[in-house]
Amino acid sequence: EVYTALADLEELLDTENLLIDTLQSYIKAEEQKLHLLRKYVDIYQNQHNKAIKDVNSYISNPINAYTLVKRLTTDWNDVEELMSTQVSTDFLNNITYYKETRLFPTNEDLNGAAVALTRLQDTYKLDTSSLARGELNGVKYSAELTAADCFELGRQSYNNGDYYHTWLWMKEAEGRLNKEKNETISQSDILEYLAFSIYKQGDLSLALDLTNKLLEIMPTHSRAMGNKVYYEAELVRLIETQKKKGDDESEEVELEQDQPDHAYHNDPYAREYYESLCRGETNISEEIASKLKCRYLSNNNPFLKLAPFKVEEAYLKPDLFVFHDVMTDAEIETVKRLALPRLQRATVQNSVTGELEIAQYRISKSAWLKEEEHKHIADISQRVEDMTGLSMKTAEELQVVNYGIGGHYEPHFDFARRDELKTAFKSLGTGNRIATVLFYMSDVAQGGATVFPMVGAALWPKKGTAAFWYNLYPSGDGDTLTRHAACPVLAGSKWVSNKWIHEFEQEFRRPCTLERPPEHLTI
Ligand SMILES: O=C(O)CCC(=O)C(=O)O
Ligand SMILES: [Fe+2]
Repeated sequence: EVYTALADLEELLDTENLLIDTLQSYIKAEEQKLHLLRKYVDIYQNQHNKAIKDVNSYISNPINAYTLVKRLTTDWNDVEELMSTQVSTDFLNNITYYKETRLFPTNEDLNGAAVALTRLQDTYKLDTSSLARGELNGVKYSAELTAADCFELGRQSYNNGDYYHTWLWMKEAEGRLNKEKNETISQSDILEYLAFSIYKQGDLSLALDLTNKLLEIMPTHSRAMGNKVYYEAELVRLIETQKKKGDDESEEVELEQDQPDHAYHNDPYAREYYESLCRGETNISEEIASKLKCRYLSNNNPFLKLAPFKVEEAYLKPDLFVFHDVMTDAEIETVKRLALPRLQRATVQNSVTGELEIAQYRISKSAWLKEEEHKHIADISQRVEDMTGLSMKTAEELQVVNYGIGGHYEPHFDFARRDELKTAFKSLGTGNRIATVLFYMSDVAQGGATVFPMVGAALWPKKGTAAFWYNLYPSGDGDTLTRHAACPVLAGSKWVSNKWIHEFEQEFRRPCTLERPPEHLTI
C-alpha cells in the first residue's frame, strides 16, 4: 500500500500524469473518429436532400441510381466499420500495463487515507466543515472537497462500521450539495446513508424522518420502503417498552453521573489525555519545568571538548534529553536516499506469538541501514556512542521511518516486557533495548510530536535534533514511564530514525545496579 508513507505518495503523481496523458490521447482519437463519421453523415445528408427534392428525376438518372446503391453498400460498410472500431482498446491496454508496472493505489489505500483523515479529525479536534474547505487548524492547504468527496469519506467510514464519522461526513456532503451548481452526488444517496448511520447510533425517529424524506424524492426506492416499515415497527415497539417501564417504576429517576471533563487528565492511559498531549494542550508541571537545564556535554571525550553536544533536558524521571544539531543536512539526505527504495510498511511484534505483523496503531514505512553502507551511517553510529557513552557493538542497525497521511505510532514501549523477552530480540542475543536515540530528520508543519503520556511530556520534531532516554532501570527492569507515542502527522512529511541500544556490552559503561522501579511500576 502507498498511504502509509508520504515518500511513496509522491510517486502517485507520476502515475496520475501518465493517466492524464493517456486520457487526453484517447479523447483526441475518439474525436477524430467522430469527425470522420460527421463527414460521412454530411455527405449522406447532402445527397439525400437532393434526392428527395425530386425523387423521380433523381432515381431515373442511372448515375444517381448507381451512387445510391453504392452509398448503401460499400460506403455504408465503411461507416459501420468505423462505428464499430474500438478506439479505446489500445488505451485501456496501456492503462492495464501501467497498473501492472507502476505504483497504483488500491481500495485499501483509499480506506487507509479516509481512516487517517478521521483520525486527524478526532485527535486534533478539527471540525468537518473546515476540513472540507481544505483547512487544517485554520491554515488553508488544499482545494475544497466536493459533496462527492465528502460522501466517499462517509461511505468509507460506513464500510468500517464507524457510524459516527459516517454521519459527520454525510451531513457535510448534504451541506456542500446544496451549494453545488453542478451536483457531484445525488441527495437520495446521501439520505440513505444518513438514515442508516443515525439508526445505528440509536435515533430511530430521525432515521424514519430521513427515510421519509428520501421516499419523497424517490417514492419507489425499494430499500427505503423496506427500512420505513422496519423503523416504524421498531419505533412502536420502543414506545411500548418505555411506557411499560414508566408504569413499573414511575418514581424512580436515575441520574447518570457525568464524568467530569478533566477526569482523563489523571489517567495516563486515557486516549483523550494522549490526544491532548498531541495537540500541545497539556504541559509538564511548573515544578519540573523549573528544574530542567540546558548544558554542553563532552563526556570526557577530548574531541568533544572542542565541539561539545548541546543537550537540553526535556524531563526528569525519566530523564529525557534532546540533543541539538547532531545530524547534518548531508547525512539526512544520505539516510533518506538510501532508505527510500527500501521503505516497507512498519510491523509490530505480536506479544503472544512473537510474529511481526502490520497494525493500524502503527502507520509508517521503515527501512534498516547498515554502517557499512555509507560513511554517513557509520558516522551517525559513532555519534550516538559519543552522545550516550554507550557501546554500539550490540546496537541495532539504524531504523529509518517515514510517516504517511495521519501516520502515527500509538503509545508503546521500546523495550520488551518480561513476558515478551522470551520472543523479542531473542535472535539478536544482546539483551533488551536499554536506550533509544530518536533522530528527527525533518521539521513537521503540524502534528507529529513524540509524547510521553505517563509523565505529560511532548517533544516536537526539529530537523537535526535527537531525543535520548533509557528504557531500562540500571537493574534491567523496564521503565514504564518511558511509554511514548508518535502523534499523527497533520501536515508535512515526518522522517525520523531510531538507534536502539542493547544491554550487553554496556556492563562497564552503565554498570548494573540494584536500583529498581517501585513495585507498582514493574512490568
Ligand atoms: O516518531 C516518533 O516520534 C517516535 C517513534 C517511535 O517511538 C518508534 O519508532 O519506536
Ligand atoms: Fe518508540
